[in-house]
Amino acid sequence: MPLPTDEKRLALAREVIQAFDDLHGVFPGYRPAHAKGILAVGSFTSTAEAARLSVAPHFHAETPVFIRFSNFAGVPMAADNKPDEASPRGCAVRFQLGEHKHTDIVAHSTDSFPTRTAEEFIEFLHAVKASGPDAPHPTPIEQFLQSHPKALAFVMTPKPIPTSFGRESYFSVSAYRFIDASGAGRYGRYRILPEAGNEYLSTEEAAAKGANFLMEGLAAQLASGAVKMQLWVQLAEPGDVVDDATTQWPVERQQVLLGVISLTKLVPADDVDGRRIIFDPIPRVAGIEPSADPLLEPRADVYVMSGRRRREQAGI
Ligand code: HEM
Repeated sequence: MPLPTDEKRLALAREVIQAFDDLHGVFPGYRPAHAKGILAVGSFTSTAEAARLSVAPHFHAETPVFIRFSNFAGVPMAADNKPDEASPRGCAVRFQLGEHKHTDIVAHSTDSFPTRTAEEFIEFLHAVKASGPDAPHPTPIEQFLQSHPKALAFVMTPKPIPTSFGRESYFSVSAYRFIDASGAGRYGRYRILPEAGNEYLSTEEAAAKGANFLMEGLAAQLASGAVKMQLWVQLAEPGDVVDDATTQWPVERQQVLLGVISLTKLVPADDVDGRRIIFDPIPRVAGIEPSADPLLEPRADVYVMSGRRRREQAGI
């Protein structure tokens, strides 16, 4: 994916990366967000319902996948059991459609986002940065949350630490339009759910864990068998807002199982492939289109710009 040439888009992407750099510090060769992660490989087997929903190639044939699970912070040593560094956890999936041909899903473990746009997200990051322990009340983040109820709801949503990356649920948050063989489209949001079910730790149990327990746990689980994640889509009804990651749809909306991701092994733990890979929140595949959600284009730009910087810094 090339970088855009539009100067405004480039400037926005630079501003986002700068805001993360200011918040977490710069760790050359690592992501400015979701810096600590673990990459695994496996395969995706789709259902008949997926094939009916979209002509996308991975909904019609078994497809190799990469998954990168990550902690939220742009800190490579972020502790897996420390909520402000670890949550929300990331889950980025690459469906390998052929040589140099792929489509991705980038999801995280909270079914919402604090802001509707990237510009507003930058304001959010600046407010967090300016609200250190010595900041007088109301701190900039307290003020931001007071005037942005959706951001407040996101911050207040419980984000318990799971017993394993494979016992957590992940959400694409943004919607996509799935195109079937007749050319008809239907909006939906991905959910990646653990086949073994969700399982979370109490605050005390999480505090007693080691700083790498999620990363080490996945390695141990894969050594003794596959870890399975189900890929679902929650489908919108006419009238549902499809371009706003801060607005959820009613819980009773139909959910369709698209298939099962079966993870079989870790990519060697030297982390080079995990750091090299650049995920794309825009599908760029026949049969799945991005919605008009204003987060999608800036995120795609940011991930490419940041990914190139990371590769250059690390010489990978
Ligand atoms: C304006 C909104 C957002 C901004 C500015 C943003 C920013 C970033 C940045 C700078 C990175 C590091 C990129 C890299 O170097 O690879 C990143 C990674 C990531 N983001 Fe976002 N993000 C946004 C929204 C979201 C949303 C809505 C989700 C989930 C639904 C999400 C999930 C992730 C994940 C999982 C990664 C790690 C991907 C990987 O493993 O390579 N982000 N984000």
